[in-house]
Amino acid sequence: MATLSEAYRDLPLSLRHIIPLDFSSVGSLPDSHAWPQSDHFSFVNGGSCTGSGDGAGSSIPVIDLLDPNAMELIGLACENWGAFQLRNHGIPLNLIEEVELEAKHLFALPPEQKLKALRSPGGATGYGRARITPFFPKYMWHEGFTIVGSPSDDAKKIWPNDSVRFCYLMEEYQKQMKVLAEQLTRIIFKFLNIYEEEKINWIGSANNLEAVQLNSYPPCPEPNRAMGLAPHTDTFLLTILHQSQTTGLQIFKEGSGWVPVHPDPSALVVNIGDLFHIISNARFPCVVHRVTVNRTHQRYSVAYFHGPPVDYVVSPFSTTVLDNKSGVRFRAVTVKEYIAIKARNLGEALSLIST
Ligand SMILES: C=C1C[C@]23C[C@@]1(O)CC[C@H]2[C@@]12CCC[C@@](C)(C(=O)O1)[C@H]2[C@@H]3C(=O)O
Ligand SMILES: O=C(O)CCC(=O)C(=O)O
Ligand SMILES: [Fe+2]
Repeated sequence: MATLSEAYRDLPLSLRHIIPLDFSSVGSLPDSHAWPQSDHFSFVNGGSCTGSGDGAGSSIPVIDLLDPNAMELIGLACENWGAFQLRNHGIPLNLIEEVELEAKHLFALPPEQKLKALRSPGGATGYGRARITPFFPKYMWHEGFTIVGSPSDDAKKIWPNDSVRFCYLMEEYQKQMKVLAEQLTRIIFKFLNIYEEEKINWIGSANNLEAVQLNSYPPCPEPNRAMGLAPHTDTFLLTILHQSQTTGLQIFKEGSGWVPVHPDPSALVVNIGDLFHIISNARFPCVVHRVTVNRTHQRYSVAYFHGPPVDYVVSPFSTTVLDNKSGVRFRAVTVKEYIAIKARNLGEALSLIST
């Protein structure tokens, strides 16, 4: 069974696209990080998803997982927004807080210590810039730490004698998030009337694709000219995100523009990734989102990505095709193949597998 790390091995990045800025040593915004004032959005999806407005007055639905109508509410949120905030999700709030604290400790370290765990050019894990970096003309005001399975190898490079707690918490977080992601996947499949055994038997498999991304957005001297995380869609099936109390996440909605996702300490943000967009035959939108930064507060987030095993073949399910008058919208691809297409083409990936 191929792994996520193997999927990225043939797609090496250059070191300048991996090594983050030393944010502690800059007093003003370097030109390398100063974004053009307009057109932030046109860098993705070939500029085809345009829109206006600042999303004032609208916000993604907040859903209680214990609500008797949770399936219907989640399904409708996926259709209308591709995202929602989830309350009563079952993940202990103290675990979330502890994971956020570990992220804060990690990113507060001096650069030379974080760089010991720098992601390698063909690697999937460790410290570095976001993978999407090479697709944009400017660098993002962001640093990340990616975990796939046990973070032990990377954590030991940073804390040779003191990585046990970090590893325990990250592994526990992944375990609990996997259960929630699988529960949400079953709920959404049910909403889409997908019951065929061979289509759903991967749910719960030990080989499912999963990763945790710790994100940090330091305070920025010129926030209006900088970009925390550039507009992108997440690649896998579902992303479950914890955001700290500092605002910044925005979702693009046709007709409304950029809609802020307000931090809610009791909720997790769930968003549809490209693979669910494909499986739903585009009934669920692929959610373009970005992160803005601010002058005074450091933002942290913890994203958990979940999807089928990398060898799994993804295609629009028959029930979703019947619901859609335009027929089958995407050809079948393995998850590994889609990851490679996305890594080479970013926002064009979906149109490259369109029928
Ligand atoms: C599992 C993964 C999804 C991700 C690529 C990665 O291998 C680990 C980091 C993830 C992340 C986080 C920031 C935004 C994003 C687009 C990126 O550049 O790295 C996502 C990737 C993704 O969804 O493709
Ligand atoms: O920091 C955030 O709110 C968003 C992070 C994100 O989009 C990602 O990790 O893919
Ligand atoms: Fe994302």
